[in-house]
Amino acid sequence: MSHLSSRGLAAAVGGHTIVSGVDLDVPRGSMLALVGRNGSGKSTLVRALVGLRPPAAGTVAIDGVDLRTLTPRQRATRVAYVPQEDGPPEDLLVGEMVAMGRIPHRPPWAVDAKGEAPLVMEALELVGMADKVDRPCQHLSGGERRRVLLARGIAQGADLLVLDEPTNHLDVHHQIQLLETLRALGCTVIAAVHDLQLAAAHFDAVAVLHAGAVHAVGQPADVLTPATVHDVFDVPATQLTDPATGRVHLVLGPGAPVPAPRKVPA
Ligand SMILES: Nc1ncnc2c1ncn2[C@@H]1O[C@H](COP(=O)(O)OP(=O)(O)OP(=O)(O)O)[C@@H](O)[C@H]1O
Repeated sequence: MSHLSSRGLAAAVGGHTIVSGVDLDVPRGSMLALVGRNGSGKSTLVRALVGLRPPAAGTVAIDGVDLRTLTPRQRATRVAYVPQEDGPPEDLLVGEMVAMGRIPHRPPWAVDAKGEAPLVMEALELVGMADKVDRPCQHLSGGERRRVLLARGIAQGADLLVLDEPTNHLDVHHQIQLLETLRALGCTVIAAVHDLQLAAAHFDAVAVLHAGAVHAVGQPADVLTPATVHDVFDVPATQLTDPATGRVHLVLGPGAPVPAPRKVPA
């Protein structure tokens, strides 16, 4: 059975259907990238997949259980959603922000619970932010804030993480480190990403959103073909496979040969 599956899922905003007919099967422990052009509906779909937006049609199930049958607290122990941005209360410290991930596990009305501190520190260590546990969130850079949001998602303890553009604002070192951390966690991961090269090299499967539907879904090598990249993104692409790792790499852009330097007349 898939960890997360959707059937005929449609998500609408303000009465407008943004994506429809979405059938996904995400195996436990695998990583799925959602890619597509700006406005293709990645964030809208992500919110529908975690139950923040009721489906306009169709269903989403986690371990075969329809999301609509779960209470918000039950949902939050099964799936952690990491948004693109989250305006935290101005005076929240990093550690307090991450501890918010533990709210679904606290007794009702509890402000905090015993035993949370080690989990918070563990999550911060995983994203390389443990040394900033006592820093106010408003003093963080954009990339540091992203990593703290991820730590909050990890601290939530769900084995399904759904992330909206987790690599935004991160330098290349932290982009790769974050994706390797997600892989090492062993969780099921669904992430909206813009970077096709990261999607190709680090994910088990890719779903391409285009024109209000899933245009293609499957293994990166089968989906991120030059034809699909051209049709959807209007960009030339070449697909290469690293013989050592088997990972797919994309070379994007015209790939025109570098012109020879002009000879300057003497
Ligand atoms: N609250 C809203 N009211 C009306 N339209 C909305 C609303 N939120 C999103 N949309 C529209 O829905 C479409 C999909 O937006 P969404 O944010 O899901 O796309 P996306 O693929 O995540 O985009 P991006 O890559 O730019 O982040 C866009 O055309 C957007 O303008």
